Amino acid sequence: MTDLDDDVGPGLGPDLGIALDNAGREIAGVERVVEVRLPTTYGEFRAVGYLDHRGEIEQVALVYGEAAGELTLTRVHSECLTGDVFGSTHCECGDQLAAALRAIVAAGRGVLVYLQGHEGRGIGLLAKLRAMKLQDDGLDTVEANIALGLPVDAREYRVAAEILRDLDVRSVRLLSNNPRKRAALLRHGIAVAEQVPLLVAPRAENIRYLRAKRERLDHDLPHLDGIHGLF
Ligand SMILES: Nc1nc2c(ncn2[C@@H]2O[C@H](COP(=O)(O)OP(=O)(O)OP(=O)(O)O)[C@@H](O)[C@H]2O)c(=O)[nH]1
Repeated sequence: MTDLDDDVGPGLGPDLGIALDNAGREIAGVERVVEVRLPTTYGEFRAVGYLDHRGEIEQVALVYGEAAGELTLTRVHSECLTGDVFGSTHCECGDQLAAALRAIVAAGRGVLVYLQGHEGRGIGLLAKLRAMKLQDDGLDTVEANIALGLPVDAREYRVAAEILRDLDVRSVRLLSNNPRKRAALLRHGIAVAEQVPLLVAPRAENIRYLRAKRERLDHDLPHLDGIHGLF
């Protein structure tokens, strides 16, 4: 991985913070609030709901089979309303969410942590929509955030690490193409035994976006090789 901070501007990898109260004590992390059976079209998961006391944000993890233990197949998925819910093909988020849930069910055990607050790589929904508009005008996904005066990637992964620890996940096989996600989880004390590619078929509408992620953000997307002529 190259250091892209100079390349893409400030805000990449802000994932260093430990929240302290006024007395300088570390603020307590996540609290497990509820667990419920969650039948889905992929299989039957357990939804485990958390309250993140630092941000007062509600979070949820989907658990399939036994999460606790070593080498748990794990997806840490950033919220994407347009891709995950509306099925937008601007990005590949929706396809990756489905592929991750299928992979976890096929493996017989695993966890998907769905991170709210990560919308638009952490810049929020409306800013992401503005960034998408700039991409329609020709900027790439990195240039668009910068043009808006926003960080290229404002996500942090502390809460994901705390949820995985609460579930007694001791090491993960991480479903991701993003080397920074792996590094961030390692920084937060999660043993990433393996990074498992989560490659989904590119679409005409997201091939530019995927190329920008590979070229500007170092995502490991080898399946884009050799498809230049197709779109
Ligand atoms: N700022 C911005 N965010 C986007 C855009 N398209 C999708 N996103 C957001 O990008 C986030 C997903 O990040 P990605 O960089 O696609 O993938 P990743 O999670 O880092 O890496 P993987 O683990 O390989 O999926 C989600 O929060 C989406 O809402 C866009 O055009 N601009």
